[in-house]
Amino acid sequence: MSIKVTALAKHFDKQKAVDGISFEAKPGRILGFLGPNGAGKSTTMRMLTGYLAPTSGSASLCGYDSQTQNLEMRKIMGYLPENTPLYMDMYVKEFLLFVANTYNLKDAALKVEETIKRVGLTAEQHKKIAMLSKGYKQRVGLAQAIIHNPEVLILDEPTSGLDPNQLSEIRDLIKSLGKDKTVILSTHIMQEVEAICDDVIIINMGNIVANDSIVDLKEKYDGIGLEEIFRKLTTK
Ligand SMILES: Nc1ncnc2c1ncn2[C@@H]1O[C@H](COP(=O)(O)OP(=O)(O)OP(=O)(O)O)[C@@H](O)[C@H]1O
Repeated sequence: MSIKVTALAKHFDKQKAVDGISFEAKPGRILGFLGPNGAGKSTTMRMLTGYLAPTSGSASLCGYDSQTQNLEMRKIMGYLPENTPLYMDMYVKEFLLFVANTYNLKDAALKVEETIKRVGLTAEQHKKIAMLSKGYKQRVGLAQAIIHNPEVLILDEPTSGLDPNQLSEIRDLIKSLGKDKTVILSTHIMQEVEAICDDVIIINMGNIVANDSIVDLKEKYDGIGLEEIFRKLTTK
């Protein structure tokens, strides 16, 4: 398994943001991570990537523990956080070269060029990041997540703020990345899950309430739409 999560929990004082969840994800499949606002999605992703220490439990990516083997793990993982931290004063190309160099990539300049093309930033590559529209900033975030060709991609709301054209391009990109990588992405857009995900996990108040392939989940609920299933499982 390239993502393995075991009894993972995060408590903020008395609040159980993530309440002991376990799940796995396989290469070549895209896993949609869904849940209402405040359900614990970003907190889970931050623990998966080692940016937040769990209260208990563990997470590993390709066998590397997110806490004890974090440096090794970061080499095989790409992460797009919810609010992508970008260096606004840097130029797109300069920033991506900086990221490529932090991974010690061979042919860094070439990797930057290829990645710029792949995420559709060619026309914007000479601009300062601060000057980019929200959608293009999001593309820079995706570019920094994939530049080192990671085996596992963790994307926190990768398409938020994109217009319909950009949405479709970025979904196609994620779909193609998912062919040989393990991808987990959080989103609030059900059509997105139906369009690009193979599997789905629904989390509610820190607990997993569904973990299935989309096909099987729909079958279990007599073919009703994902949105309705989501509402059934996350409202009382
Ligand atoms: N650093 C923190 N300190 C205290 N509480 C926190 C902290 N980070 C998250 N929480 C709380 O944990 C819960 C889960 O938050 P999280 O951001 O993981 O939800 P989410 O599912 O990603 O929500 P959204 O869909 O709105 O992005 C929320 O109630 C949030 O207020």
